[in-house]
Amino acid sequence: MSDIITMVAPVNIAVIKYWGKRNEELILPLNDSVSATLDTNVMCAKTSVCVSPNFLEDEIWLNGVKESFSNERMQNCLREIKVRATVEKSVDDVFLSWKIHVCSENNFPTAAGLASSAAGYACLVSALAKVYKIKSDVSSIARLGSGSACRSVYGGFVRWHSGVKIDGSDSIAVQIADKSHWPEMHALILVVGDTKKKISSTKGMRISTKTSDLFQYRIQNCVPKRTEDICEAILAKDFVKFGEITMKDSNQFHAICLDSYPPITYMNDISNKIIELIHKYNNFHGEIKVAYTFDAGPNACLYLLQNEVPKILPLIQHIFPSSNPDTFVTGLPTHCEMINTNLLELFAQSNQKDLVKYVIHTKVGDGPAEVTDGSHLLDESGWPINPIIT
Ligand SMILES: Nc1ncnc2c1ncn2[C@@H]1O[C@H](COP(=O)(O)OP(=O)(O)OP(=O)(O)O)[C@@H](O)[C@H]1O
Ligand SMILES: C[C@@](O)(CCOP(=O)(O)OP(=O)(O)O)CC(=O)O
Repeated sequence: MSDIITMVAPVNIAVIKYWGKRNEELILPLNDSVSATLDTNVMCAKTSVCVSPNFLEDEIWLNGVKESFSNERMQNCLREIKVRATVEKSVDDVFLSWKIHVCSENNFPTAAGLASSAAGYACLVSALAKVYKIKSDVSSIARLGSGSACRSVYGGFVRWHSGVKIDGSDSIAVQIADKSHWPEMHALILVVGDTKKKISSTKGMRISTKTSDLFQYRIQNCVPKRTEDICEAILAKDFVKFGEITMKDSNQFHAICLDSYPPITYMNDISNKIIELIHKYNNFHGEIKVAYTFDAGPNACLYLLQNEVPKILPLIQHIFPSSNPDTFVTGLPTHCEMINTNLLELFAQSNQKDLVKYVIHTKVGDGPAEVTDGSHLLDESGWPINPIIT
């Protein structure tokens, strides 16, 4: 049996959204996208992998429950890892013929618009790469699991180049800057709903690509310049420019969802209230202090600099009161400052509690890393330590 390899991998939240594919099977996007990778100490997927001549079939347990390995995307990742191992001659043929056991857990809700697929596939592929001793870039293999997963293979700020080649070999993620470049960049994830979304990203982007007139306009006229501009803003640590592009791109992505036929709505009334809050907050300060972005769900990701966190958090808590104020904010430690009374006057408190269920406070972090404290999810024989029998 091989050694058990355990890795953790981060989620990433895009500031230039990936939406639309030029090739569905290879998961090749129609536009470049840009994201920040978030700290694995707060949110992560953790995956243990091992291979053994004793295993009868490839098996995977996700959050304790046995899932099918016949899932096409999982199969594609494993196949490409083995192709790469063959090309790199990193392991011998006998090793390649052994079956694999994978056990993975997310420490946050799965399939709820919190980028679990990105962290999950980045983790799976990074762990497989370690087991099969692959040295080259594996972002293009993570991409085969879920497009956005290729960006979670790197830490800091990452650009996924759509590429132009038919075989997708140039559709890879590249780091723009590592986490130490802009350590003040924090994120607050406002969890509005943590149940499974009605229309998956895969399906949603298929509908938009086919039916939205705005979609082509976005790809041709907006994304190329925005991508260059936001990369410059990141390198120059220009938060105002970063924030403006982030918010405009999120708004355009959701406009395209609405322009799709039938229309797709991922955001809800609470999401719109959050947008209103951020614009009022920024107007009050006379410049962009906080930027929102929404993926394929109602949850907001707010990007902001660290010193802004204690200022905006009490306002969020005031507008969206919680029935569990002590556990409302999770993740990185934080404190709250007094809210400026002139600012407070601009906002009405919601009379319904728990519209925002909880907030995850996190920051930009590193890419996947090996877990070396022995806390594997598979036992010495390669079976899950805590399986859930259904
Ligand atoms: N830790 C993991 N290991 C392997 N696969 C995972 C893992 N976590 C999630 N996945 C896969 O990703 C799927 C969820 O992807 P989905 O796109 O529906 O949700 P999401 O990633 O949370 O949302 P979004 O992509 O909109 O942010 C799961 O059903 C599973 O197949
Ligand atoms: C809105 C998004 O989060 C869409 C993510 O789409 P996925 O990567 O989940 O889609 P597939 O490639 O079909 O698996 C924007 C983004 O992360 O860039």
